[in-house]
Amino acid sequence: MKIILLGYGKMGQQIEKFALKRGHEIQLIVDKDNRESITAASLSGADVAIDFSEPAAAINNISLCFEANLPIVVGTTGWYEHLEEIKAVCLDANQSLLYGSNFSIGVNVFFHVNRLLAKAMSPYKQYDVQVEEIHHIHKLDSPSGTAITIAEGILDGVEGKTQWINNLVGEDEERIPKADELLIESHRIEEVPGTHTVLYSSEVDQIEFKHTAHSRAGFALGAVIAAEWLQGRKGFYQVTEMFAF
Ligand SMILES: NC(=O)C1=CN([C@@H]2O[C@H](COP(=O)(O)OP(=O)(O)OC[C@H]3O[C@@H](n4cnc5c(N)ncnc54)[C@H](OP(=O)(O)O)[C@@H]3O)[C@@H](O)[C@H]2O)C=CC1
Ligand SMILES: O=C(O)C1=N[C@H](C(=O)O)C[C@H](O)C1
Repeated sequence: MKIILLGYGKMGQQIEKFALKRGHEIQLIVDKDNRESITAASLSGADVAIDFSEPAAAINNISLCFEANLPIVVGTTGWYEHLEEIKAVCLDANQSLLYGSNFSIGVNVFFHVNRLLAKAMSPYKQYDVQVEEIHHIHKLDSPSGTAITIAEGILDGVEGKTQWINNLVGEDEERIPKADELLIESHRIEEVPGTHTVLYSSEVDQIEFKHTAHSRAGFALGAVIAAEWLQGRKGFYQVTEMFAF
């Protein structure tokens, strides 16, 4: 594949490595400094764009790819309030987009088991449930996209929880969740690549379900595999659709 890399930070650089290892070619690298280099001519002949940029940049990058009829994989998080709008444009214009809050295999298995666990725990009202996420101090969005996906799985499975709220520890004034609210506690610590924990706590015990990323390699490889998977497909996809659970 000929790949357009949108964003060349921590993730973009890792994706380039895995893409080259898997025999692909990088046609163009776009960063904040050369945003204007995305033109019909520079995108022409490419097979796919992979966006790991910034929440504020992702929407415009997606629109530019749609205009160029270029399939796009979006790993950037923090733009999901525009999801339905983008989905409608994608489907109306017969374009191809795959997005995911987390491309690692381990986290996608975690998403699946999280949904099963939520259903299993739902009848046991003596347990309260909470999500914790820890990321590096450079992260722009909170809670993490992964924590939102986990929270959505819990809200679908645990009767009585209707919405999530976030506390960014050390920055937000601490909010005490109401009975129907699911608390996501976000921590920003040093260079942590990404740790997510679901806790079910009762007076007598606690269940902890945890995923720890040791590096960004799993996310980056997953993004390249997602770009391969999107070839020849039209429509609006989530990364979870790549997995046969
Ligand atoms: N889905 C997943 O599996 C994962 C998702 N992510 C998400 O990916 C995103 C990027 O993460 P990360 O690489 O760590 O962040 P970085 O800050 O390291 O990199 C972001 C890059 O995007 C560049 N950029 C900013 N604006 C634009 C633009 N308009 N067009 C193109 N590039 C632009 C920045 O340029 P400059 O340096 O000049 O500011 C920077 O190089 C985040 O939203 C993060 O949450 C991260 C890991 C895994
Ligand atoms: O910004 C990051 O670093 C990460 N972002 C994604 C998220 O918001 O969930 C995925 C991963 O946890 C790393």
